[in-house]
Amino acid sequence: MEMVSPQCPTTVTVRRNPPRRARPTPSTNPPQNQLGDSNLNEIPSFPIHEILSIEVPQNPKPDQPLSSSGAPDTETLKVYLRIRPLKPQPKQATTNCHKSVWPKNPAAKRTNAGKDKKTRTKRGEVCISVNDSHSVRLLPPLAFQESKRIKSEAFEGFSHVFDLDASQNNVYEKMVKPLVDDFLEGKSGMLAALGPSGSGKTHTVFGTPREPGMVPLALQHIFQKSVSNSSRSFYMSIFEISSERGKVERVTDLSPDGTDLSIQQSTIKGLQEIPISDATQAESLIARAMFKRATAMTNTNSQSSRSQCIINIHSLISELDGELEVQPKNALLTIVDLAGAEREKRTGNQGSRLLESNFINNTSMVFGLCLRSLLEHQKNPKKPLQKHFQNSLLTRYLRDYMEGKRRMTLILTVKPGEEDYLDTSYLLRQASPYMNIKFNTGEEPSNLVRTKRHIPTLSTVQQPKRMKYNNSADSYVIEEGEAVQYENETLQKDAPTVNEENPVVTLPENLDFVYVAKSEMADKNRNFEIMQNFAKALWKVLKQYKEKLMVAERAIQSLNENIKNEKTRYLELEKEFEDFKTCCSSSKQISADKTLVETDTRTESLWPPDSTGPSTVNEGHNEESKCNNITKDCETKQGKDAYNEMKGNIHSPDLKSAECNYTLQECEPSNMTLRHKESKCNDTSATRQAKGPYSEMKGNIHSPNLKSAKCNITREECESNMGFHKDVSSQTKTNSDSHNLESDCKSTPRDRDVSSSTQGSIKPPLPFGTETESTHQQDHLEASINKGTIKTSQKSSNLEKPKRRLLPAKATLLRDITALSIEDDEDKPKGNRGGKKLAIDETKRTQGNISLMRILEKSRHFLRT
Ligand SMILES: Nc1ncnc2c1ncn2[C@@H]1O[C@H](COP(=O)(O)OP(=O)(O)OP(=O)(O)O)[C@@H](O)[C@H]1O
Repeated sequence: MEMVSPQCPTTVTVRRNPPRRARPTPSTNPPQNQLGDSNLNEIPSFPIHEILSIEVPQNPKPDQPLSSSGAPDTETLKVYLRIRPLKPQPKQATTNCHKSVWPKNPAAKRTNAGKDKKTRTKRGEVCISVNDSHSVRLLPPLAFQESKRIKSEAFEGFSHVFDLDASQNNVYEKMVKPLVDDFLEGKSGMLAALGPSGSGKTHTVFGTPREPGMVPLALQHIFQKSVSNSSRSFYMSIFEISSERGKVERVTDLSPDGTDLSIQQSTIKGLQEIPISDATQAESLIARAMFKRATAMTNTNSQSSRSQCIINIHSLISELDGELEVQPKNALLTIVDLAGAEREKRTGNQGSRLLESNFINNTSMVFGLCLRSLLEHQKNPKKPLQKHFQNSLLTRYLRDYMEGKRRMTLILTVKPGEEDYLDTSYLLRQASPYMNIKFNTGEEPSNLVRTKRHIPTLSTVQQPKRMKYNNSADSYVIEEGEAVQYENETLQKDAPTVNEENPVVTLPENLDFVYVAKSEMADKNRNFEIMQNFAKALWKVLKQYKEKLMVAERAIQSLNENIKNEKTRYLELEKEFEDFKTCCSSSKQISADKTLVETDTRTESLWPPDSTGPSTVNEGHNEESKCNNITKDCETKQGKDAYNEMKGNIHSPDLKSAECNYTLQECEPSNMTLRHKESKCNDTSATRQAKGPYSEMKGNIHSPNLKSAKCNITREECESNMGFHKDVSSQTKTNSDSHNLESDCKSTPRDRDVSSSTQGSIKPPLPFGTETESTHQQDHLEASINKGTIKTSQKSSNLEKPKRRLLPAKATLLRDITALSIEDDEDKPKGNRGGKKLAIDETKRTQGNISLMRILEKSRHFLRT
């Protein structure tokens, strides 16, 4: 009977079944504890990006030196500033180029200059002042300040600022000496003098016999330090680049036997390198060269240079020690005296001088453009390095310097006069940013400086091809017989030739093949490094894969072992279950046989008409308690439902456990009694006690991890309880009295519940004591009313069926009766006058209940009498 709940006025929809989520399939998500190693992570994908992200040094150009660490050494360009001393302005410009502008007495000149400086400074006629050794301030003339609103500017960051009073030696010590020292150590460098015409470039570079310039001082320094070094030899070459009528550039060798030269790419053909053995010889050569150099008198300089003059001092190792040891490096020191930029207004040049002036200005501009482009390229590599060097012979020759591949030093010379403000300002604004240019200072390029190696040539048979890698970027050596031979041949071929009769060294005309060999080698080295990095990364990945594979194999092994164990357990459980099933079915068979023999028709009539199924089973001694229990249940609708459900379970064909459950249910009451008697169970609730073993067994049957021992115990318990049940039944039959059991029930409420349950199950001794049936029933009812066991019996019947069911009216009535104490009720004074508060249940009594209880009480007295 189902109870229809009244419809709620406001409909509330409750979703009972939440949306299900798909479970991960076992194959893709194995349990972690099953794995031997929990560190098994997902195997990463092939790290191709990691491999590709390995930085491989760019293919170095053959002439791009690298440091020992593999990265190119860089150094910022050093820019020095020298302020020429003031001198009295010439009264008038002269075209006499032979007129000496030098004062006869230099001391007097300096004195005059100092006086002049002071006086002109007072008058504000100087355009530059020295702030400190690294910065200057440019002071515009008053006319400029007023008309053009030009303010003073500060220029700083110079390597050193040489004041008006700085001597040649001071300049040399601070500026050139470091260069020369590096040169002697094998580092090449260049010093270039820039400045407007008449600012003292030539004076600084060459000087005078009394005030030797940087070149003579450098030569003196070189030979002072190189006397003991017999293996080193020095060569000097000097040439100029001028213009022929302002149109065609011309290269002239300024050596004594020098002629016109031609230039291809960056190489000058036919340039003589004169071996120099001492400073005097070198100075003599320079003097002769200066005599040949084109000069002219202009308004700004009586001996104005009309060409770009280049001096090369070449250091070569003349003797080889013969082994693999690399000899002290050759070096090249280049000093350039540029022709000063001229402004037409000031020089007043005309005709051929004007053409020369254009050429000079153009060369100066290209030189400046090259350096500016290099600076911008270094600041922003996206900006291409413009090939301005192609626009003049000078910059073509100095291409390596213009592209930042070699070290360079600049000396800016300026004039401090007020009238020189524009020239000075232009030069400082143009050239001061050059100090941010960076140059490589590593190994020298191979076109000018060659490192000779004496490596014995081996045939390819003796020396198979192999590559040897060392850490230093420069030490990639292709140990290949042919290659080494080629390199030796190349170096020998490339070596400068010295004619014994005429000690003039002629440089090889074309060094391109050296570039080619170096380029190929660099390509091979880069490829080798790429492959090496790739192999390293690949090896690392394979290693990781191997480790993970081993972990996975271990996990698979452990899983296989677990599967084996589970299979064994399953087989054992199945076997035990079969035994158990056989045992139960045999006991049923015995009971059924007994039932057939001892069937009593009168007993059958006691059963409700619809409970024909289990009636045959209930006849047996072993089934008495169950049958009685079912009989009890059948008296109520609830009991009928439980019985039907049990019946359904018994006849369920697909569940093996159903039979076992049924058997367990059969065993349950006796089992409970046994436990009660042995006082083994500690549960506070009889329901729990009665339900526990059943649920445990039921769960164990369905669990794959069921322990056979438990099942055995349960079976033994069942069997023993069946025996005990027989005893109890017989005891009940003989005594036909439930007081023994009631006494058991008195021990604890829990026990009372259990015993009442048992009592209910023992009630069916009716078939064995039919003559006292009504008496037994009445006594039992009486006992139940007195002890309140009817309620507990009801509970006990509910224990077997935990579902909530609607209790019949009779059961409700009995419960109410049980809850009441009739005797107390009668003894109790009516009302609340006795000062004793009524129980809550008492207040709920209805008049009908009270009447009914009184009737029942009367009937009880009647029965007793
Ligand atoms: N520091 C100095 N001390 C004394 N005299 C100097 C100094 N600098 C330059 N002079 C003198 O100034 C004059 C011009 O010098 P110099 O010829 O060296 O200029 P320049 O820059 O080479 O000119 P140009 O570019 O036209 O050749 C020379 O007579 C030189 O003696």
